[in-house]
Amino acid sequence: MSNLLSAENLNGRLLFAIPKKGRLYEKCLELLQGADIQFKRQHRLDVALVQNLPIALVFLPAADIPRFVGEGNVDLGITGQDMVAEAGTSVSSLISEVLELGFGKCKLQVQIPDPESPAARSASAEGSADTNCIRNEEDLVGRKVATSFDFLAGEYFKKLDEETTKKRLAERKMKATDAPLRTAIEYVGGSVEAACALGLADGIVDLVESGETMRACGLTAISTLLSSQAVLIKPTTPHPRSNVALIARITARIRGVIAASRYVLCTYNMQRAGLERALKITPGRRAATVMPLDDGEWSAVSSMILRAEVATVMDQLEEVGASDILITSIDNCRV
Ligand SMILES: Nc1ncnc2c1ncn2[C@@H]1O[C@H](COP(=O)(O)OP(=O)(O)OP(=O)(O)O)[C@@H](O)[C@H]1O
Ligand SMILES: O=P(O)(O)OC[C@H]1O[C@H](OP(=O)(O)OP(=O)(O)O)[C@H](O)[C@@H]1O
Repeated sequence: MSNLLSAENLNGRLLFAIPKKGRLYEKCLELLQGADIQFKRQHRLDVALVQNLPIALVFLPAADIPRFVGEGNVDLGITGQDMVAEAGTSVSSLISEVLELGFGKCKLQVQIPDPESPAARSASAEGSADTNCIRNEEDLVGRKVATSFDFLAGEYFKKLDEETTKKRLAERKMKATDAPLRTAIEYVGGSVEAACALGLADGIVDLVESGETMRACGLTAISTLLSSQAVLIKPTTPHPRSNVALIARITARIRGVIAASRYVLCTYNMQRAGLERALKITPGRRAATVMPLDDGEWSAVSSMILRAEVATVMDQLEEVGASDILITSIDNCRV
């Protein structure tokens, strides 16, 4: 069977859009593996036929996935919530968010040259730069902002421009005859963080996760437009071609993989007298499993707990007298 993108090959297959590169790509591959979606991606081909399910994976730029899903060209997709928002309401209103995936977490933030950075301080001491004039968002109004998120940044600064114009009119810092303030949004396709240093813009709107890129470029964040993570999305109205049962099956598998990565299994022994207190610490997702031990005095408890809370939960269990506390990773689950 040829793996080429042809209607014949795709016929009857659920089309699932995956980011073709970038920050989300590796995590998506792990997710597909965990959900036992088996495929081989051929060199330079952006479509891969799944070997064990009637699915075709379509590798697309993360930014294009909302439109493909919203317009029903594909049945499911993974992208960032930021990309869905950036696609605008005409697209996002056609999309249902099925599941937050817990990776690709970042914030879209307004950033300016850090007035406290050594470079800015020495420049301002020499009186050679005006970066020290920008300390908050209002200072950016009427200036240039570079971003790859020109829709979201445009909306954000449009509102800020209007508010600032009104404020300055009220404070008589502007005359009624003056043109309303307008911040110029400059679209750049990548390396946005270099824009200020290159003199292209006075501030930027870009994604921040650890903040390393921002700090390395002498920038600081002054406000947040949105918080984002990767999401599984589908068209709000399924395409007539869509295999709704398969969409539900894939969703359940992915939900299981995500839950397995977020939770671990905590087991311990507890004397009956202290059981109530221990179960308050590990209530489980629905309820903990409690099994009496042969000695009539102790019970064995097992319960799913959040991986991020393991240390705290173990401390608390020890404090109430639990013993033999074991933490076991979960490979996969259905919850
Ligand atoms: N630093 C980050 N940490 C976590 N998630 C991020 C980060 N940067 C981006 N993302 C998420 O990944 C998505 C894709 O971003 P990425 O920068 O990888 O895009 P790309 O344009 O497809 O790839 P590239 O930058 O390689 O061209 C973003 O929309 C966002 O949801
Ligand atoms: O806060 P941090 O952890 O440093 O992450 C932020 C960086 O990550 C993203 O870019 P990416 O590295 O994906 O590449 P890009 O600049 O080519 O988009 C984003 O555009 C920032 O540059």
